[in-house]
Amino acid sequence: DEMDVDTIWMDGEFVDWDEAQIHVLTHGLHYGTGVFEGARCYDTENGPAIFRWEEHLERLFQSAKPYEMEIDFTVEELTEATKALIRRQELPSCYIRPLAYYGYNSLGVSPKDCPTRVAIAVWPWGAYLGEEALENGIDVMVSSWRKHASSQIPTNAKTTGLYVNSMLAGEEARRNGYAEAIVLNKEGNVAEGPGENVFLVRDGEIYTPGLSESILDGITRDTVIELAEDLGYTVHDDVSISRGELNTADELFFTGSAAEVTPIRKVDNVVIGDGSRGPITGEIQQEFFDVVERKTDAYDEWFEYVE
Ligand SMILES: Cc1[nH+]cc(COP(=O)(O)O)c(CN[C@@H](CCC(=O)O)C(=O)O)c1O
Repeated sequence: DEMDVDTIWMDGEFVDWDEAQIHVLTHGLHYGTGVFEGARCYDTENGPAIFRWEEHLERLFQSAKPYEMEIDFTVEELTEATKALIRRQELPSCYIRPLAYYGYNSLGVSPKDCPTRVAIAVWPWGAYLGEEALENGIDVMVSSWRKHASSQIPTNAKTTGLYVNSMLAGEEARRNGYAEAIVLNKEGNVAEGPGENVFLVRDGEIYTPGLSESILDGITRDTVIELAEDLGYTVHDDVSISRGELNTADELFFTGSAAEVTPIRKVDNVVIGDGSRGPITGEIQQEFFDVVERKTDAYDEWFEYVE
């Protein structure tokens, strides 16, 4: 296949890419009843290593809980399967997509007698929003679609069905010539991107919406908070950010396993700062990449070496 990957792990078996099929009456396909993760394996100075794998797997199991979904594999089994999958593909770096979902038995909203199935796929994935986005930043628009409230669907459970909201917001942005959306919550404050958390810099201090703002508790968000504090910055990680604060920000950036640290240079064509990657954004981005490429020995506990 075009992604130069030939194997997927499904329910304990390594399956050829083209045989990795499921029944069309799979519960998760009809009702969005799946939970998933997105993690990166980096080609570090000491060989391929998965970044914060423990936290990603922990979140997968946490995400399954609201749906009473029983994942029948242990953390160790899923870790061994993932490492074996990466070794088989001989990929120095890759994106890792674990997925657990209600499978095929009967339909109806209740998944009562549907099996829980688990799959893990890996593939090469470069800069999520484009290579030059990391350096030059991107233009975003504030979506007309609001984020679902955490009282309506547990926004901290990385649920497949939630991503129709992400798709609606992201496609609206791209249809209008922007690279990505920023999504407000039902209170009209900043929540996050369709697939990213949002950070704001003002007067040398860093802000990011708190977990009660209907956002995903991002692992890269957590990483960036720790790196920024270790760099000596004050980080306010439990605030509400109003829509207007996006325009008066000195700097804005997205974080995510796929997005990594992506500067935002315009919001609805309002220039942020001087319209390029902000200086503090650049410093944090550089530190992030130094850490994930293991150009520093610090934070070694964040790495699960594949070999
Ligand atoms: C809604 C949302 N918010 C925040 C984040 C950042 O979370 P974290 O990766 O733990 O720092 C992600 C990850 N989005 C994943 C899926 C992207 C996709 O296109 O699919 C990702 O970055 O892998 C989200 O989907």
